[in-house]
Amino acid sequence: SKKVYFNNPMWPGEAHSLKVDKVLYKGKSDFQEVLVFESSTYGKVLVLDGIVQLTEKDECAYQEMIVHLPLCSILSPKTVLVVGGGDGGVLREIARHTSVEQIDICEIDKMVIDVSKRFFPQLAVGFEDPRVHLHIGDAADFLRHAPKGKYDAIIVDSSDPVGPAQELVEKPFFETAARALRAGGVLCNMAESMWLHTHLIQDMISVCRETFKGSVHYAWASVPTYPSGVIGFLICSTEGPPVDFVNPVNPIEKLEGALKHKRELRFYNSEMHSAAFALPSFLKREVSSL
Ligand SMILES: NCCCN[C@H]1CC[C@H](NCCCN)CC1
Repeated sequence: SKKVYFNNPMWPGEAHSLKVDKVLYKGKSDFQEVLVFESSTYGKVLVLDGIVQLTEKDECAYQEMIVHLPLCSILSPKTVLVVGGGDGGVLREIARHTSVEQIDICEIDKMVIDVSKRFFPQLAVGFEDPRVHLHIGDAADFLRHAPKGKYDAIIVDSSDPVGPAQELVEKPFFETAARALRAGGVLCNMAESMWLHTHLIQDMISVCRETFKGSVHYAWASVPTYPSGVIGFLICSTEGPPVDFVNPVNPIEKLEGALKHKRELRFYNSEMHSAAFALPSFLKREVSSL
């Protein structure tokens, strides 16, 4: 019935619909239901447990921003960890950074990787980079065993905190991430919508301010196929010696210049980078310390 579409606890009372031309895949992994369909106006769409994860048309906004906001905030990142990211889009973006030498990725659901390789080759291309080391499993567990201070950057490309990604917004996870980052390292994680989740954003920022002694910044981007049409990012840095200059707001790495990648950037550039940190007044009022 119609009302079933308005019951998602993450955005009660609203629904977003895309015209389906053809269902391409339906499966159920140990963690979630996986659906791929051909939409009539946004290309192919990946859906997990009924929530749109990405569409071919607008995935560039999310994947480019969640990667280049952190990686352009520090000087020549070398070791990067991706939490989640099983569709490969984030790996594709990290590969643009020639300073990066090692990319670890920890994805809990192998079905997401297999489905992306089959239906989204322009995202799964990220897995072909020789610097990528794939781990299938629970990222919190992976991080607990990671050497202290191993990573320059950690990117948490997660689904919403209902289901397998629940623990990725809780304090113990942020603490293990902070321990695995080097001094002056940076974490970037998906931080929901300013229109829908200011309480969740407030909670995440409070936890991050206690856990990351460097800086904590909120940024956002337009993603038309996510509820409310925007998605946020939380960029946190550990305290580093002055030499490891971290500047999330005015990028110190100009990616466009370094761009020798065969596939052009479609969304990110340095103006969009800085603009992403400009916040509406209601958000600054509702979320203290922004
Ligand atoms: N590599 C793409 C992964 C996508 N991450 C998440 C997919 C679900 C999405 N819900 C949007 C909720 C908006 N409030 C957040 C990003």
